[in-house]
Amino acid sequence: MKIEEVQSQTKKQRIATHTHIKGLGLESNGKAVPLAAGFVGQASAREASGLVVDMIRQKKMAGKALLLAGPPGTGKTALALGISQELGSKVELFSSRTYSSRPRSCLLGFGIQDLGSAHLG
Ligand SMILES: Nc1ncnc2c1ncn2[C@@H]1O[C@H](COP(=O)(O)OP(=O)(O)OP(=O)(O)O)[C@@H](O)[C@H]1O
Repeated sequence: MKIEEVQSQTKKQRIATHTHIKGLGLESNGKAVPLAAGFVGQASAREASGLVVDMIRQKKMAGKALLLAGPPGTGKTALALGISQELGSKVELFSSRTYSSRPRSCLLGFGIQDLGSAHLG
């Protein structure tokens, strides 16, 4: 009998629920378009996330962390994914459910790779 490693589907399943998220849906002045890039509403959170994207691009987030907190299903993962998509393809996204035993919905972290010394989460 051949024994093969079973690949986890968790990450794929987590990302699959966010395929409609294509970015943060912000105008060039940083204001959130009400319905854009898959996002509806959450203007303040999206605009704040846009500031984070700007800070990361300016390498002002190195050594700092971003904590997204809120009840389940309120868009924390979607925002992190939107941020990662605004930054490009060299961003690794992971959630606390992957790395900690804390109850879900408490923490969400994401790491930045290949952006110099910038590292979040
Ligand atoms: N403002 C929004 N516009 C469009 N889709 C959204 C928005 N907020 C959340 N969603 C979608 O709703 C679903 C639940 O959101 P998400 O998983 O990001 O919440 P969460 O806060 O990370 O939840 P949990 O704490 O359970 O992990 C996802 O499919 C997400 O893409």
